[in-house]
Amino acid sequence: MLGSLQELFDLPLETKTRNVAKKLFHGYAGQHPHIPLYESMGIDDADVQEKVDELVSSLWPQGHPTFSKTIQSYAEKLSTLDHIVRRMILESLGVEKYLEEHLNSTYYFLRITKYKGPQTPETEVGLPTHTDQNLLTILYQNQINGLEVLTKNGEWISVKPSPESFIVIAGESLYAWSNGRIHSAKHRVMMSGSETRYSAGLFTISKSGYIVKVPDELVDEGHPLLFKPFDMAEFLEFYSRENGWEAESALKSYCGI
Ligand SMILES: O=C(O)CCC(=O)C(=O)O
Ligand SMILES: [Fe+2]
Repeated sequence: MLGSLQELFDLPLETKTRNVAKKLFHGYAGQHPHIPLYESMGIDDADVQEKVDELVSSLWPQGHPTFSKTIQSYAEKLSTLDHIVRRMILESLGVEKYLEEHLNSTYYFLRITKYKGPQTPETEVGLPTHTDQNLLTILYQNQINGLEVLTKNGEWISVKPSPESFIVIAGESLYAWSNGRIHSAKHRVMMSGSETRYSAGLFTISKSGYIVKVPDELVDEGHPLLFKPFDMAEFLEFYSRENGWEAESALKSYCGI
């Protein structure tokens, strides 16, 4: 997987920019003056072979079956992990009766990112502070660290994962669905030195048309309803259109009570 990521970013810029997507932030992103170290590519439905093949044939017109298969099987394997994590979350909240609906209402978006080293001993921003807007994100990376997560106590901690581990981050939509019980942590990427960091994030997103609604069991006197039901696809459009990353909570502005 890590070899495939490097191979993808080693393509010429004009080839990579063929990765255009209908949704903002889902295609090629890079060469941005504010985040010069950052470059990313995205694949919607990365666990579906035909969807991956479609993108791959636009990048390599002669095809690249090993690359295609690596990406698809990575996403498919991690979707199993996503299911396990969501089962654990729903069971811990006592709402496992919603598990099937939860699992069946989502799709997977894979974003792969390359961060150049700034070539300086001081750290520089690779990706600015943000929360993820979707339900759940599972991250994997090469041996170069850089991810930092803000704890509830306001302390930034550096994440140093082993090659065998994955990082699971809850998004704002899961915070909303759990009526505030699952914290959506702020995070960022800080880079130093000269080595290149590669990461792959599998984003679990609700399908367009599906209405995300807090289970009745999670609303009571001690936990008043925080968000109105919402369509995540429409919210994500709002987030892109209204520069949602500048708001303290775009989801609150969109459908907070
Ligand atoms: O590269 C990473 O480790 C984090 C990426 C990330 O936070 C994102 O794409 O939302
Ligand atoms: Fe993120």
